[in-house]
Amino acid sequence: MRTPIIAGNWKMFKTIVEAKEFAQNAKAGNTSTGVQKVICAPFTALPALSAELAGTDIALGAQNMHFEEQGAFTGEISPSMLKEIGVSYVIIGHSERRQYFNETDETVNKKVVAALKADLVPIVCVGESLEQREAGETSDIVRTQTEAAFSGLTPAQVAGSIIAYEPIWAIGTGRSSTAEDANETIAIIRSVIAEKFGQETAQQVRIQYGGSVKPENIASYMAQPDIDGALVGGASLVADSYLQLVNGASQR
Ligand SMILES: O=C(CO)COP(=O)(O)O
Repeated sequence: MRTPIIAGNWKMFKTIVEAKEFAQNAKAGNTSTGVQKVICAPFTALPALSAELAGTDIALGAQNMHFEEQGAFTGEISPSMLKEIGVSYVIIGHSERRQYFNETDETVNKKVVAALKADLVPIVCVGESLEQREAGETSDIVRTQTEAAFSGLTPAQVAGSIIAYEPIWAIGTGRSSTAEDANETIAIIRSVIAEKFGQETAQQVRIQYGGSVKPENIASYMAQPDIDGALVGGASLVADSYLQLVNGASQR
């Protein structure tokens, strides 16, 4: 049985003061068990969150990193720099990075390799645009992105990774995918993993849905057989809302 995972992606929200306030509220209300909890915060808030959340079961994630260990890469952060401040997960290939920051399937693959090497769990994002969906290209797009992201990895490395299926048209729009449609595409992603890395790996790897997930709709996603959790933007910014999402996932 795959443990559900609810990851918050704060994007470019929250100062250190705001992050600390979230952590204090989250600690006070955090009672659910059986769900992996992750908050992916801006780099600047990570050390303070690491201190606030020490000793809790809420883990920390970053939203990006460079694939090199060090070097002349102005403005970048390396995997070991994240490890040093208590980060254990890293989002890789979010559609906003693919769209605005030139992230490609090739750099995604390099980053996944580097994350695993540094003992960080990659949360690899895949998903189609509205145009691609309407052209009937969804399964081709997620297949290409999934194959590229995990190219050259071992089945064990893939099994230990997380995939987030985030249809771009559902991100921040309030227009969520139906649970059935999300499950269908996630099942396709799982079948791509099975083809490339074997059935056992495909049954182990956790695949989240992301895109306008809210406390009101989390249960419908979690009721689907192939959906193992959610990567949540807006609804993860308030501690109470994040904890409601976790509660929704724990009732699976
Ligand atoms: O991009 C997302 C998470 O990575 C989804 O964002 P929203 O939950 O705000 O739609």
